[in-house]
Amino acid sequence: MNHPYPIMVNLSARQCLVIGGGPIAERKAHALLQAGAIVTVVSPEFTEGLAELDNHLNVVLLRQTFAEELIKGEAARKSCYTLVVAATNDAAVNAQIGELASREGKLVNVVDQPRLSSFIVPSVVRRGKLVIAVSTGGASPSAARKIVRELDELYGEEYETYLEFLSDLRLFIQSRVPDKQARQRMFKDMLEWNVLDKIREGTFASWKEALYTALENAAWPNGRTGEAGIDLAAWSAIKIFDRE
Ligand SMILES: C[C@@]1(CC(=O)O)c2cc3[nH]c(cc4nc(cc5[nH]c(cc(n2)[C@H]1CCC(=O)O)[C@@](C)(CC(=O)O)[C@@H]5CCC(=O)O)C(CC(=O)O)=C4CCC(=O)O)c(CCC(=O)O)c3CC(=O)O
Ligand SMILES: NC(=O)C1=CN([C@@H]2O[C@H](COP(=O)(O)OP(=O)(O)OC[C@H]3O[C@@H](n4cnc5c(N)ncnc54)[C@H](O)[C@@H]3O)[C@@H](O)[C@H]2O)C=CC1
Repeated sequence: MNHPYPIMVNLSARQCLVIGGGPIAERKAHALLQAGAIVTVVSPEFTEGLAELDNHLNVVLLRQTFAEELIKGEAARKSCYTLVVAATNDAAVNAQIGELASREGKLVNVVDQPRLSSFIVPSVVRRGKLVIAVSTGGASPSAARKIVRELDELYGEEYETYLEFLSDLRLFIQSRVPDKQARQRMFKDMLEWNVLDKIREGTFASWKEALYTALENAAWPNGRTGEAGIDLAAWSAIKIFDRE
């Protein structure tokens, strides 16, 4: 993989197949479940953690060794796996799964042979909507994890609230400001406000309330309050309000 293409995939209610029942399969299965996927795990034996998932609504455990029919043929077409993870400790079986899944047009992760994978899994820090993913392209997964630990220190819990704030205000502006250029200037301006310190200091809630009151009462392009939109002059006044 010379130049991997990073994407965020929506796996909600998607069928995914994990082959193998060891700690690595367990880690991959858990991550897929957290993403909302429906996960089938195939292995003659399972870790305790995987066995505990037997009653999970979105998990199917198949106690068997890998068989081609899981990916290829009529039965496989019905189960329709979006994504396959080859996580057995048998390199030949993992390679076979990698090749077969690729041929069938599935996205496949082969945990012991990155070159046979169509995707690899990065190390991740999450803060609500903020996802920071680090990959070394398989060069050193531990290095990816170390960098993520550093980012974990740098981007604290306050980023969750901060991103929610930015998202809500962006939607508010999108609904009130018809002019695209004006909107984009506002989105850039928002990033200059020192909101993170307000969250850390505990003054965010009252500041946000005052900000929205100012926005609701802002002067409107046609002189009315209401649906018509905020103009840039009104917005500038609100920016001054932020500096006070
Ligand atoms: C290519 C890739 C394929 C993939 O799995 O997608 C892959 C492959 C391999 N990993 C190996 C070893 C280890 N992997 C980890 C940990 C993680 N590995 C993950 C991803 C990836 N691992 C993909 C590339 C990611 C990238 O670099 O961009 C993470 C990020 C995500 C996850 O797995 O969910 C997760 C951190 C989760 C977290 O943040 O906590 C640790 C540390 C630990 O477990 O504590 C070790 C032992 C130390 C070491 O070797 O560094 C081996 C050698 C096996 C051997 O030689 O025995 C191979 C095979 C090979 O290299 O050929
Ligand atoms: N990508 C990653 O992050 C990492 C990958 N690895 C690699 O991952 C592989 C798996 O690691 P672990 O889970 O620790 O191994 P493990 O040895 O604990 O478990 C292997 C599992 O695969 C199952 N299995 C074996 N043959 C099978 C078959 N034909 N069909 C279905 N299931 C089968 C076994 O029953 C067992 O449950 C290792 O080979 C290792 O090289 C190891 C560390 C990290």
